[in-house]
Amino acid sequence: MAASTKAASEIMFATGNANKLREVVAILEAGHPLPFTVKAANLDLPELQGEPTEIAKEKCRLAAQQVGGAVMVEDTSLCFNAMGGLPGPYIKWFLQKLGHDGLNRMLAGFEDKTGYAQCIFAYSPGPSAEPQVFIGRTEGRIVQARGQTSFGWDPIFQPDGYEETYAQLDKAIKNTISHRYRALDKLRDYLLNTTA
Ligand SMILES: O=c1[nH]c(=O)c2ncn([C@@H]3O[C@H](COP(=O)(O)OP(=O)(O)OP(=O)(O)O)[C@@H](O)[C@H]3O)c2[nH]1
Ligand SMILES: [Mg+2]
Repeated sequence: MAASTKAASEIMFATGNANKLREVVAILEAGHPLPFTVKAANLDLPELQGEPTEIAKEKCRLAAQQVGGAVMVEDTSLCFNAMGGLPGPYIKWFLQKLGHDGLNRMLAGFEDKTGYAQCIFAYSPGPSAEPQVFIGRTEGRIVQARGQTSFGWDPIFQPDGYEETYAQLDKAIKNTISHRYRALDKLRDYLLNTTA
């Protein structure tokens, strides 16, 4: 078979979030390789308002233009079922303004404390291509904060099937059940199939 012309040898992962980068590197190192070298690009990209897939795609288009080559980005949502999926992609600002306790209080008037963490990776081979999106979701519930506070809302998200919050779980466990792991797994399959 002729060598693929689609394959880039390197993908830039564009994010301004060091914790995301650490998890992506750990997931890839734990036997989950991509057929590319992944390099970090510390870009703080503007984010559209709207549907999570559109936010991720637009972020990816902007990143591809800035990087001028193959790029991946991800956008993460924390969604409360009682609130129709909000705060969703706006969780960063809700967390910043309200903190863990405030996020719990948002659900005080609702019986239903369930929710899900969602990660959408968007990948583009270059500035002129339409980004592809890969969605990973982990179901769980919103609880009072427990565990280390080094990463965002990890202390208030307890995944289904576990007694611990994301923040209490060993990183190696989080990285096999997380929204991020599940989305990255789909991106990996796509890249393996399109560049083989
Ligand atoms: O406890 C957490 N566990 C996680 O697994 C996780 N993944 C993302 N986040 C936070 O959720 C918001 C998403 O916003 P977000 O996707 O726009 O990220 P960001 O702006 O920080 O980085 P980026 O957009 O440059 O990649 C930001 O506050 C992130 O810190 C997480 N918090
Ligand atoms: Mg962001």
